[in-house]
Amino acid sequence: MTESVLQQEMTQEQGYVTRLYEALDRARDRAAAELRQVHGGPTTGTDQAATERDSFARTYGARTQQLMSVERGLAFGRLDQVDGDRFYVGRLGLFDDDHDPLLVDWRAPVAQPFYRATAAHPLGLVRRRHLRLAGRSVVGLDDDVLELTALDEAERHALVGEASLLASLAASRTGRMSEIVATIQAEQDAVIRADLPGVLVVQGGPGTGKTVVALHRAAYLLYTHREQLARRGVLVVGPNPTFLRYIEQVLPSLGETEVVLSTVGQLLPGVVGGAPEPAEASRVKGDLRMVAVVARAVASLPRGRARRDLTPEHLLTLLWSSPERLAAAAPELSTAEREALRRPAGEPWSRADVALLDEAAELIGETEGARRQRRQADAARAAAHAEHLAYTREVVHSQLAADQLTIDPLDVAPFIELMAERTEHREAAGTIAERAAADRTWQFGHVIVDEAQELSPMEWRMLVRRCRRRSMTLVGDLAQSGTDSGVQSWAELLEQHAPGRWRVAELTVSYRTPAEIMAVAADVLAVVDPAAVPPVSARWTGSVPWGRSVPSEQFGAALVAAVAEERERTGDGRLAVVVPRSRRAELTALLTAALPGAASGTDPAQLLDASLAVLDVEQSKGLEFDAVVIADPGAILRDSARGGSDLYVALTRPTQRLGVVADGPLPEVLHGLLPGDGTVV
Ligand SMILES: Nc1ncnc2c1ncn2[C@@H]1O[C@H](COP(=O)(O)OP(=O)(O)OP(=O)(O)O)[C@@H](O)[C@H]1O
Repeated sequence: MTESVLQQEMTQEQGYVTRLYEALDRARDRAAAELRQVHGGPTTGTDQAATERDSFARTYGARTQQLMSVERGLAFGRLDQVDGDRFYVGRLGLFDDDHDPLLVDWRAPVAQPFYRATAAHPLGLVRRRHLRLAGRSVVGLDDDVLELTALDEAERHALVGEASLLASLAASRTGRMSEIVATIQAEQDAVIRADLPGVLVVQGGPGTGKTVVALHRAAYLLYTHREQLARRGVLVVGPNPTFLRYIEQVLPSLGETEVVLSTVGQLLPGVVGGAPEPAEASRVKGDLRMVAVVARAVASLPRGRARRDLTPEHLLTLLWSSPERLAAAAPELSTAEREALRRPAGEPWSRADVALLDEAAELIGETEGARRQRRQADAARAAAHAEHLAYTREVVHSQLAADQLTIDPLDVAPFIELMAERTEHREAAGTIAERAAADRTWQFGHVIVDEAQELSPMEWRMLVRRCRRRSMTLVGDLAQSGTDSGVQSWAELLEQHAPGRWRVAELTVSYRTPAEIMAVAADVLAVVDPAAVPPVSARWTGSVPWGRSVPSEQFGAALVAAVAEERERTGDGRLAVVVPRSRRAELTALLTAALPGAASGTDPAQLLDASLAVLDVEQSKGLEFDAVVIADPGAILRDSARGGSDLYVALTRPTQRLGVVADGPLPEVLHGLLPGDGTVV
């Protein structure tokens, strides 16, 4: 395109985009007026009227929230079809006053060619245009002309929308995941729009977009199968609370609120399972042999009323604190395994306990936590009812005194009861997400599991109980598994839980990890799993990953100096220091004392918002940073039987720069690192 043609096109697109924002403003005004009308409506009336009012208020409230969240980058594409029709694609659908479409929602079938069309398969398009907006102004255009036959084989398979994609990949990280609706790639689009029924496994290396694709799939499914899913909700399970915080804003910005985000440790209402415990204890608790152990422990409970008063928590406390009971219930475990489970009564629950509590709850009924929650809800309801009854009594008596009402004195009490019942404002049922999160037996319409390779066999039992239809999307990477009790093979897992009803899709391009860093990570992957193929990086940065070997006595000082240097280079970006679990306390104390403003600990917001964060590998799962320094890789390798996988995870967190400071010689597997400081060569 010549300069003047480009200018002309930009002016024309600006005219259209201005119309779109005007339509958006009108839609916002309408939704706000409707919400005001609902809130300003009558506050008394029948039960049904009150319930209807609540549900309208929720609907208009959600609509207003959705309309507010699409301000940035409202439209990002234009499709010119062979038949002459033209559509604009954006974050939501908009119509003009004659109900003709002005903007097509990215999830609508007609928008699909925006993500899938290639020169080899133009899907009815002559041209795909990418629009770049800053605020409400058009600042750039990229055209893919799809009718050209002159492209060679390699070009035909090139990434779509490359210019927009690369611009978004090079951007500095904010500490929160962002949506990718404008730059979804063809292999990702196939996953996002895959059919609803059955189990879809999405296997892909680090940075291939598994998480972001899974979240877009949730939004797509709720849009496409709204009837079916809005009533039951979608459950998204992530590896840890920091991760949930990292992704939580993606869904509201996609306009979806019927989604429950949870870690595995939070899946059982009323129980918080997050206390640390030795890896061996988690391994044994996650083993399928525990099904029989829990069943035996339940069978040994006394019959009758006493049995009903024992809760799953009580059962597990007894098992862990009494070697005799455990020996009787778990003859299949070795003495050493039983020893690993021993724990004094009253300790907080670990993540692995939660699946066992759920197993027990399945056999003997709800947990103490759930009972407590129900008792509190019952008490609150009873108090509200008593207050309402007293108020009704006052109203009826004052009307009787003023002769506004005539009733036989014997009928007054029943009349008050009746009036109270009729006028009581029924507690709004709560959103689907709130109701689902509070109910152990809730059946979700669809379940999405991120880092799915980390779940133990007992945890899979707990999860599939929440989705008997087996409509699930599991995203994961077996090579990143940090535990031996996780998934060893997707086929083995799914033949057990969804025989004949599962399929695998692969993501092959890494959008996070630059090629220079992926080359180093690939050496580690070759040791972890010689058969695995590393993902292909979407870009180079020109920055070389560096490694320093430091004698033990100078390690602390050298680490602090290296992190301080990297902090300088990272500027306004975000830097993480990944430390071995076994040295977490020591190195965190060292770094936070030497480097003011360094965040550490378990508070997700603090870790994500800081420009410098110190975390262990487990905490860094699923996250990404502009730059990463890995401290003592040798200890990461030695810390667990899956040390190689842990190192692979740590190496693939940065989007720009990587440095490694070894305590002693650099591990052999990191021979691809260069000395120096990563300056562009
Ligand atoms: N099509 C895309 N357009 C723009 N950015 C993308 C695209 N796909 C992925 N990304 C970005 O790449 C990064 C990695 O994505 P994501 O975290 O989903 O990968 P992952 O496969 O879950 O990685 P890991 O296995 O390491 O957790 C994110 O910043 C994401 O926004």
